[in-house]
Amino acid sequence: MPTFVDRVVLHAAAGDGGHGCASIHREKYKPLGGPDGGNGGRGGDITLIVDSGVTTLLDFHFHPHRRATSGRPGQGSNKNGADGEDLVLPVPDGTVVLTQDGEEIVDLVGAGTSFVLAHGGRGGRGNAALASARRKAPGFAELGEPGESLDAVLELKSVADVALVGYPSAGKSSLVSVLSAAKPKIADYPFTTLVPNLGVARAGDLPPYTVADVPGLIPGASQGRGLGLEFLRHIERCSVIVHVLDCATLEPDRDPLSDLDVIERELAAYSENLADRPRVVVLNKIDVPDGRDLADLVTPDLRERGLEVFPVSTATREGTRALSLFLAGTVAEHRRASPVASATRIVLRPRAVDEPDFAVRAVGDGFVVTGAKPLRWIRQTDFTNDEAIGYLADRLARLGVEEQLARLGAEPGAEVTIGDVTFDWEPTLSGRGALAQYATQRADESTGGVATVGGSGVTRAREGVLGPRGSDDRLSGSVRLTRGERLTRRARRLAELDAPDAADGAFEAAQDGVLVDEDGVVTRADRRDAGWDEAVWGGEDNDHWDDDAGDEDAGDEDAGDEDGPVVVWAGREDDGTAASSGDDGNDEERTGGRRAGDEE
Ligand SMILES: Nc1nc2c(ncn2[C@@H]2O[C@H](COP(=O)(O)OP(=O)(O)OP(=O)(O)O)[C@@H](O)[C@H]2O)c(=O)[nH]1
Ligand SMILES: [Mg+2]
Repeated sequence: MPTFVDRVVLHAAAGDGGHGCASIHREKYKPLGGPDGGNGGRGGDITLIVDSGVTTLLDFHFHPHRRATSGRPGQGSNKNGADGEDLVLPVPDGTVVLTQDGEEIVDLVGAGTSFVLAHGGRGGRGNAALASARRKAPGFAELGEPGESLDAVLELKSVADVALVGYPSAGKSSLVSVLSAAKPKIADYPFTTLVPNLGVARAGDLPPYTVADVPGLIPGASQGRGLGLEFLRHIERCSVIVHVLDCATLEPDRDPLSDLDVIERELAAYSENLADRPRVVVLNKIDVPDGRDLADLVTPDLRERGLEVFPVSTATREGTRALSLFLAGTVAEHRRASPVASATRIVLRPRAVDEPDFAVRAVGDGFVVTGAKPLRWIRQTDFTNDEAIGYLADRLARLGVEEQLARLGAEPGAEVTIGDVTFDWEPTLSGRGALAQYATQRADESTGGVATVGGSGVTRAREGVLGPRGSDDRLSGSVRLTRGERLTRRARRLAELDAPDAADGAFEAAQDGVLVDEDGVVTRADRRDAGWDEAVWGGEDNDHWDDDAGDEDAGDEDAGDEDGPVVVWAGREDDGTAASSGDDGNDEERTGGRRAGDEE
């Protein structure tokens, strides 16, 4: 059974957010008492924290799967779900968190340093929180977001002050046992030490320092011979490297000087960062008669190389006190020179202030929308609920996704992918597309609220004309084109492009005014052709269509929307008239109509 583990793969799954609740308050004589669905709770995070009491990653070796609890769903009567509990995992000082591909995510040094490895999912808002002037009693709630789930590699790079390196059986473990109270295994065969040992040493009045004894190195360790260089990561952070040289080896082709060169070569092969680390040479086993002679012989050579040399015997403890004092002094000096590793505050990948909320790319025949917000909104949407889908469409439009799609030349019916959801784009869904603006304009001018465009009925309505709970009228009438229709449309468009002075990109129309053909297709741009009133439609100060593009999460996203008209498809009518008549913006009328009774 392993007792020391310094590399594990941790499968971390943060808690999911609880779903929001869609509920309507009920009371005697008050059948529709308004929305009272509570919010779902946040899922618990998974946090790593450096704990000085932990020295190995053994725990993760036995329990590699860790999961934080999920948030509870919201409930009626405005009851919010409880948050999931965060899972705090103690790790040893010097733990490095890497991706599966070996890319470093964070280096945890200093007791108390913590890092959120996986974030819990947000809870979904309940319909009480989603209620607005426009949607007074939403028939849907947001879903809780799934918590982050990832596989991370945890690697321990011990934070020892002094690292002992040398051939097997040179006496490294013996030295640790002499310098500190640690009791590593010591024996007369190579590779006695299989995993690093740590000891805390003390000398004189100097502050204690830690000593790491790594498994022995042999020539070719960098090619994987012996135990390889795997354990050398434990010496990466040390302030002094101590070469333990065996002066009493019986192997014919070895002597302290060539041993030193071999080990240095292997260290250099491992990492060039170790080159500038101060070195100390320990000539061990001088209690053996030949050993003392050999030590005396090589000492001048080593001193000439500028190395500090200590002849010692761990058997008789000769020379070990001087060595310990020297090491303690060097470590203390090094600590004075470098800042203390205390709990580090870790900030990862801060988001640039001017980073756009989303991006739209044309990919093949379709479009892909990326960005934190759209992706989150998709995760929060219950696609079995039409009203929730309508809400999503509104959010996307308000963010400007529609406009961007139109600008890139997306045609109705184009495949738009956000996250793992792909749908056919219907610009009119949002009430903010060019078509919708056009139709609204027409409606204002001619029919006082009802616009008819070709074969499709387009109803202009004030915001707030919604169907029964859980449905969205705008989704009921499909304007999806058949393949044949799309081909004809494309052919017509190409023909137009050939003709000079024709459409220079249909959707530039959004700026200059648009013309719409009998199919309800934007064909070319010329405001004057359309005969629109500049004062109403074109002016710089026309913020009539501007919408609150801000974050919705403030909960007041719809508050300022009352002036912004919305145009919706009301289905395809053969006789070319609108399916239903919109009203002219009278809130009283509206609430007195279809949705009477839904509110209050
Ligand atoms: N005579 C004598 N023997 C020693 C001395 N130091 C260590 N030894 C012996 O050398 C052998 C190896 O000692 P270890 O401390 O296990 O050597 P190591 O460098 O840790 O070896 P690995 O763990 O295999 O890399 C043991 O039998 C020790 O008793 C010493 O100063 N004098
Ligand atoms: Mg050993």
